[in-house]
Amino acid sequence: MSRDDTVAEIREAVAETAPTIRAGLPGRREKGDAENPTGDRRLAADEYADDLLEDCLGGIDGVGEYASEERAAVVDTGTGLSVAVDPLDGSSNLKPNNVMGTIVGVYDAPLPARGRDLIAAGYVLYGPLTTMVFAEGASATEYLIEEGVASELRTGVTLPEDPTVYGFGGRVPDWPDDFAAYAESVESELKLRYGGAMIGDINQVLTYGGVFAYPGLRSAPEGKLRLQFEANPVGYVIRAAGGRTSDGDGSILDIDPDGLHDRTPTHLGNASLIERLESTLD
Ligand SMILES: O=P(O)(O)OC[C@H]1O[C@](O)(COP(=O)(O)O)[C@@H](O)[C@@H]1O
Ligand SMILES: [Mg+2]
Ligand SMILES: [Mg+2]
Repeated sequence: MSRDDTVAEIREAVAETAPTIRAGLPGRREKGDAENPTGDRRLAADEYADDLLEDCLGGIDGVGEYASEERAAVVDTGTGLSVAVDPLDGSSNLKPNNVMGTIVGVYDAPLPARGRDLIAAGYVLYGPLTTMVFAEGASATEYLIEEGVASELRTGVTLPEDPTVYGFGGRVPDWPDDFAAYAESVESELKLRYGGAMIGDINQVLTYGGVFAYPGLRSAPEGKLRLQFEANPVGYVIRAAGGRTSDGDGSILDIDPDGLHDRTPTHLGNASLIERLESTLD
């Protein structure tokens, strides 16, 4: 099977699985005792979505590796592309019934890999509607998912030129002074939209233009978000939509990973706002 055919199968499989993930959420809203590899207490829903995605993505012929935020090691699934997944992004939003997502990165390299090795990436947003944004190369498309079938809503998705929203994670007293100074400059121009699920927040940035960040913190210099499963794939989508990514110094997509569950300071959005971030940070 060609690489493009495998990517198309992955995209279709993610769309097909999304309603099953969504339908399985009631009754799986409580935290269990087990922790995932980065120390978050896992919900039954995290495990449920991970198992479903391992079955459907790992089962595709051209997929050779499956990895997820929820499991310590890479699963060998044959020969071919590597798929890295955040099965449920923002799962702490399940209890208060707020938006969540599923993130998928398709790397043409063994995991852990650089963002530059991604050949496709996308996410599902479980909002009032179930939508998916999927990027391949330099082009991003938004789909509506109904009954497991994706229909195109918008092709050539690009960040609006005149940005209006921002959302920054972490407690304000835990922000380093240079990031706090950046936040102050952004706050005076843009409206705050922060919902506690990266995918919900990033989809607002993609729709209205702006900047999303989970910065390095005083207490956690690498921040919270995971490079393989969150920052790289979502950064790839933002890049395809004409935006930029930064870990504070340079593009997130250029980071050489040390481990599968590495974290990175994450800043994503309109190029002008990311350029300003890099010139404000020490
Ligand atoms: O609760 P906080 O500190 O605002 O963190 C929110 C961030 O954590 C995350 O929920 C982490 O995702 P998971 O639910 O996959 O662990 C991001 O989606 C979001 O940006
Ligand atoms: Mg997440
Ligand atoms: Mg998750």
